[in-house]
Amino acid sequence: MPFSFDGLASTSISCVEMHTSGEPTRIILSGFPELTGTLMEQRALAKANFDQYRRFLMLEPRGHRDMYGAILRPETELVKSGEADFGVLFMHNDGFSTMCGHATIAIGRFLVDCDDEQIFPRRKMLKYDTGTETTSIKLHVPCGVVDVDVPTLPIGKSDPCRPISFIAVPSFVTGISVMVHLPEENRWPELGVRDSITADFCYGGAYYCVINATELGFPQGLSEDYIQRLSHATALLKKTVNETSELSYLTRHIQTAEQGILYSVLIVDDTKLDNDPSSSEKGLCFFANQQIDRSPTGGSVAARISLAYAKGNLSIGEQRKFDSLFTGSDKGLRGFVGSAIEELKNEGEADGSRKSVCVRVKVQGYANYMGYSTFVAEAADGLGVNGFLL
Ligand SMILES: O=C(O)[C@H]1NCC[C@@H]1O
Repeated sequence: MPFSFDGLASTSISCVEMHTSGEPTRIILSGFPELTGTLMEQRALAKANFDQYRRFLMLEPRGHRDMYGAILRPETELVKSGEADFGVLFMHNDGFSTMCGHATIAIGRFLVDCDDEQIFPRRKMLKYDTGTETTSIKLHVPCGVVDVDVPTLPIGKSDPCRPISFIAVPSFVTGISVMVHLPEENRWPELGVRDSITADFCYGGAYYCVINATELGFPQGLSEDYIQRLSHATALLKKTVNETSELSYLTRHIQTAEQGILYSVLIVDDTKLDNDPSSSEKGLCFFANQQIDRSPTGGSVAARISLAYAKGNLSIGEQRKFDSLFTGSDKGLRGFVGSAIEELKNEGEADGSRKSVCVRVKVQGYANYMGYSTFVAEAADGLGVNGFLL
């Protein structure tokens, strides 16, 4: 260190920086204020009392509009009961999310490599399977428990050359070919004279609207050249769904009836779809406050696999490849692979009205370390512990 922050900094937060298919995860190691209670109580506390720390770590000048972060939670009610090994909270440019696949993949690797008992007290209790040469972690995340399998070398460290996999929480469809009427103030120019669109809705730990680029008004498909226009259209679509009470069933949990919100609009590039099941489905995910996922979005892979299964386009065990606009062999960034591993019995709500196919989905992907960082806030910095968005 060329100099010390001692005496200058009022706050100091240390992180490990990783990326999963190009999507960052800033994993907070130390310095985040104390959070207590159940995982959801810890999340509520972080939201209510420490949101400036999220802005400090996610937004400018230390982050940016598309930064993503994870707060490690070694103690949760499910860790105490033995149902999970570790907990985590996810954060983005607009708050704290329920699920994040790309961060789960990164955190899986990190937890296997972590030899600091203060950060991960139960690390030595993780099970290593000598047959598959993987370490399993039950990760308690806001939407439930996710089973993560991390390829592990005989020396006990993660193997970066093999994919990490996780099994998502039960994933299901809430609507197929739903017509969404768009009030005049929520229409975008590329719609032309249309006043509605048709899209699918599904859940993979968070709620996704899946729409074809052509249907959104972009028959030329996905491109970085007009990302602002894609963002504008998806923001208005998401706003409409979240504000239309008759559509609230699309974001209600089919097993618990808990009301959620639409987290993301995922555009599928239907201009690149072919009938070859070995080629990948290219998509682009806008989530939170129009944040753009560089990865193929792990949660959406779980949701989209449930959609493909419900439509009869995929059988149990069959694999599908997913890329984002930014991944692919030509870009040096690998996409994700998804498969439905099991169909779950689901009777729907008490009156049987929301019976839906429900599956467990396995998602595979790769994550890499990028470095370590320590962020400080100088006592004399007018911004204090905070951040801003341009
Ligand atoms: O992979 C995922 O599921 C996440 N990536 C950013 C948006 C989603 O939360």
